[in-house]
Amino acid sequence: MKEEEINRCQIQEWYPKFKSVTIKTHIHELPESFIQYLLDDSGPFLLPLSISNDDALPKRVSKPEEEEDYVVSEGSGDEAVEPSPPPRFPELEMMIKESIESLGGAAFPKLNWSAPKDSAWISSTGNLKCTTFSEIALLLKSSDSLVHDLSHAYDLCSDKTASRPLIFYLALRKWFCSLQPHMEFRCFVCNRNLLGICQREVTNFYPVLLEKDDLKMIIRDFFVEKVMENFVSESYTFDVYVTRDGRVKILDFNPWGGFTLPLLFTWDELEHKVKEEGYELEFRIIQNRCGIRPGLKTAVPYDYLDMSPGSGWDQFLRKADEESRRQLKSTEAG
Ligand SMILES: Nc1ncnc2c1ncn2[C@@H]1O[C@H](COP(=O)(O)OP(=O)(O)OP(=O)(O)O)[C@@H](O)[C@H]1O
Repeated sequence: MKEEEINRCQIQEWYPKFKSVTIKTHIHELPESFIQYLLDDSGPFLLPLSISNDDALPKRVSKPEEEEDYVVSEGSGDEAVEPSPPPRFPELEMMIKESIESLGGAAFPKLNWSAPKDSAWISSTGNLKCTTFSEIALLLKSSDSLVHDLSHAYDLCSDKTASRPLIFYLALRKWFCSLQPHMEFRCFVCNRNLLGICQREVTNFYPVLLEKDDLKMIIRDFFVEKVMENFVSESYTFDVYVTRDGRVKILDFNPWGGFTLPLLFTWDELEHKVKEEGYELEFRIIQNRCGIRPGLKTAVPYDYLDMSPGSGWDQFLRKADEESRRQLKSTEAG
């Protein structure tokens, strides 16, 4: 795999060419200080101080030692160490605020290649819908999958020259509230031929897909008309969404092989397929409940999910139950 193939799959690279057939997106260059903030896990988990909280900031006009009531504490010295203040990115925050407003009030964030899918559980909505800079910072900072973009994107390249791109971007995509997971598909292109299409969400069986015979042709025609001539790589994958009225939207491009998941195919079978004479485009979906695949890593802490006896949840629920009975009794008595 070559660096240029990886680079073409960055959203800031492909978006301008496919603007008319994808979700409206605003792309912002990220300051290096913000990247360093994302990478730094040496101290406590700090969210950036928002510009809307500026009034709450203690205003320090002079160095502490210049202030009249400044006292040097005596002791071990440890207690005098001030915790580092939360970082601030006022210009970036302003840009993001304006972008979100012009995208209709909510956005889906991603970096050059990846979205912070693994941190969705931490948001109040349980998904990647963001309406403020703080929500975006929380998702990006909590994500392990973004470490791939930040430090490992070129790890499998035969011509690797760097561990990361010089510049990172934040793509804010208009929040697509009616997106139905069963209408997302991954398409596999090898030597400019569309070899296979499969369901993108493989942790579910969608009986409705068994009746949609036209999807294969709809996506194939879209590939021929809009993608084949416009995406420069010979081999790659792309994800699409098919709307209720049969329009196709590109969600993402990914490199062929490497870190890209082949979902219902295997890379071996796809590579064999291209060598077969007269191979046919294959459309694969999960045919029944037995075909469901295990979920991908979600990075939800185990404690958050574990409700088994002894996990702490049972004690918590028992206490909550006792407390509500106690309250009920005291209301009845009163
Ligand atoms: N604008 C949007 N609004 C709502 N949901 C979205 C939006 N864009 C993408 N999604 C959902 O988020 C999922 C992940 O998006 P995307 O493919 O851009 O992330 P990614 O990190 O590049 O994923 P992968 O690397 O696995 O392809 C999509 O499959 C889709 O379900």
